[in-house]
Amino acid sequence: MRLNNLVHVVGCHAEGEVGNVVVGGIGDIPGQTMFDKRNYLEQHRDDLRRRLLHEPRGNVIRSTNVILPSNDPRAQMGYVILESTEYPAMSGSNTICVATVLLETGMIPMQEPVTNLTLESPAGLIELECQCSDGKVTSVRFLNQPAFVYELDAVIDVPDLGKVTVDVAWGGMAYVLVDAQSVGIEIVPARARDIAILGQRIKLAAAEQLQAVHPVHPDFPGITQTEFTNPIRREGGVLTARNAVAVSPGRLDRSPCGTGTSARLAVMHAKGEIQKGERFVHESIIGTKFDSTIESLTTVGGIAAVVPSVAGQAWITDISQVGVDPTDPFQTGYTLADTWMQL
Ligand SMILES: O=C(O)[C@H]1NCC[C@@H]1O
Repeated sequence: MRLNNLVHVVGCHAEGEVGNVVVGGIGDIPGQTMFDKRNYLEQHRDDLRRRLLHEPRGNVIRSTNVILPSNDPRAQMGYVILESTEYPAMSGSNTICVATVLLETGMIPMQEPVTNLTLESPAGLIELECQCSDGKVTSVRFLNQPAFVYELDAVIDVPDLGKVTVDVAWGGMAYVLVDAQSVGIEIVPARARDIAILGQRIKLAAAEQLQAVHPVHPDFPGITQTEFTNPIRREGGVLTARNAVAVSPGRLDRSPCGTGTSARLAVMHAKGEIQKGERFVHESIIGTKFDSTIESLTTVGGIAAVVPSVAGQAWITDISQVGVDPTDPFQTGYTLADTWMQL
């Protein structure tokens, strides 16, 4: 056996969404902040992302996080998020996986019943409250960077669909939010493929027709996610709703989506549908849940924003070492349009 570029990976999922965690084998990545390191990986080491996420070592239904030491004395650790087609500034399900792996593998000591962490994501510092019992992390609540609205009730033209009314919001990634019923979508597992395809089409139209430039970090990516929303209902008095997020290049988030939940909280607050401190339970297409709230109100570059917290649970699935045989023709993998959608 000959394996180069060996990295050590802890497999993990948060509420069904795979967010593997690279815990060793990378060495240092240049950059002062995690956003600098993200940029370095994107510009100079994208081979790593492709090797881990593309076939035959990966697949489209996963993200991978690289754990790196942070230069910020307030953070115990940092991480860069690698997704199928991008390096997002932030990700909820991935953050929950990272915290769970750091604590359950002992990279950071676990304190029961609660371990408080500060991690540096590419979007900035993220504070986390992890409930822990018998060596297991039973819940991770993260305080996201502020979420805010770019557009409310904007109308876009989607080829072969016509005019669609959408909202656009930032929750750590930029979202176009669409009422699922308004485009004939029922958020049920049997429709997952249709939802993913329509999600891609709406996302491409929105990214072309609407501006979504972060007011403080114009280098953060623009619209890359479509969130289909179901109406908000009250369950046991708690605001609750189902959603489905189409992640690029065109597949559904299995979790309720942490950045999508944050974006939705910003939209709900702007529309007067939720107040600061109220709970909001967000459900995924497979029925898993994130518990969220608006912790405080703020502004980002002069725009009204909410500071969301989102909680969920992750489970480790496997531990592996991934490398590449020097004679392997697929050193950095490949993609095929049967699962890696190309519209
Ligand atoms: O929870 C989230 O924010 C995400 N899940 C996969 C895609 C998004 O990054």
